[in-house]
Amino acid sequence: MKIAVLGAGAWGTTVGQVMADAGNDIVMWGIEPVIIDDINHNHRNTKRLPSVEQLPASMTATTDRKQAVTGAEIVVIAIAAQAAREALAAFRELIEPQTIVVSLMKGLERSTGKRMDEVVCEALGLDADRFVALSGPNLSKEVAAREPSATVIASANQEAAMKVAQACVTPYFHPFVSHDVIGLEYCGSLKNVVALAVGMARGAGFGENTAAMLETRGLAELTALGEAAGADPRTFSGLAGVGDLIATCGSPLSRNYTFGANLGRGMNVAQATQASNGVAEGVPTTAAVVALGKRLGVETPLACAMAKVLDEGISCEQMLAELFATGITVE
Ligand SMILES: NC(=O)C1=CN([C@@H]2O[C@H](COP(=O)(O)OP(=O)(O)OC[C@H]3O[C@@H](n4cnc5c(N)ncnc54)[C@H](OP(=O)(O)O)[C@@H]3O)[C@@H](O)[C@H]2O)C=CC1
Ligand SMILES: O=C(CO)COP(=O)(O)O
Repeated sequence: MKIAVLGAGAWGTTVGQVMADAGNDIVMWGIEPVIIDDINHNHRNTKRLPSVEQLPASMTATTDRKQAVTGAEIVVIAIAAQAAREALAAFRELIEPQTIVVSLMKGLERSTGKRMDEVVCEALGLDADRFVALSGPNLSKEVAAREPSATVIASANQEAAMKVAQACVTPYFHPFVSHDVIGLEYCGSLKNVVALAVGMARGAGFGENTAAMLETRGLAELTALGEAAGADPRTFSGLAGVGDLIATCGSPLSRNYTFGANLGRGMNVAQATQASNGVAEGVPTTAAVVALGKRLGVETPLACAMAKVLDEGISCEQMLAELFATGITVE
């Protein structure tokens, strides 16, 4: 079947390759003609996914929105989260009524605090039963190298989730399906904030104990927030929760981890942004998590500490001290 991927970044291109390997015809859409030409003429995305030397022949690309989505049974969205609402508005009248829309994005909209399922459905005028979220421990470079990986595909509509799962199952990429869209969205977005903190601790020279402390306290924080927002707590101990936390907080392939590591090594936010090879979604999402915690009455010490790093430039030691500012509590 024809599948359109909106956003020819590292992850959109990688998922395009997965779905091409699963037997589909992929049309990538992007705004940068240089990237589109590279995919069409060289079967490469040298700018965003340089590690892949040859993309499948069944992947083509266009800057033409209508051409991209016309006749597509599935439209996949892999645009930087803060740009999604505006970018999708131009597709509202173009996506056909039976098309299933899949979000790969892991972030909260900073200006509204909304999840990507909310942003996508609002921007496209989509009913929830046509929306599917895909999230898991999926560092793009490893998936692009066809290393074994698994992911979670969630929708209120299990038929839609199964259709997307079938469209991306390959010998190296294994999808699981779930009902819990809210849980999946919070897992993917909130683990990026934790990865910033773990990266920062690593960059400052701290070892396994500090990383484990941040990961487990981060998991407790994102589970409490997700539960308060209506997610299934089991999602947080699965692939999209603990699984993605392990992958993202443990790898320099993660842009969020690397952004944090650069802060820990002494860069300021502007320098770390300049050095980042792609979007570090945790940066704008941190403020949204702090606001969400206040709204839901859930304490978010880790997100609050990271917000002080990003807004006030506090050091790693100060960030760690902030976590324990309330004194000794029950775990
Ligand atoms: N990389 C990974 O390992 C994974 C990433 N994700 C998530 O997927 C999403 C995309 O990430 P990824 O592809 O890696 O990021 P990249 O930084 O590589 O790409 C971001 C994409 O967003 C596009 N974009 C940005 N602003 C606009 C705009 N105003 N209009 C249209 N397109 C725009 C960029 O276009 P351009 O290239 O022209 O600038 C680019 O295609 C993120 O939410 C990320 O958290 C999820 C799992 C794994
Ligand atoms: O979500 C990811 C891995 O699952 C990728 O993380 P980064 O966006 O930090 O690179």
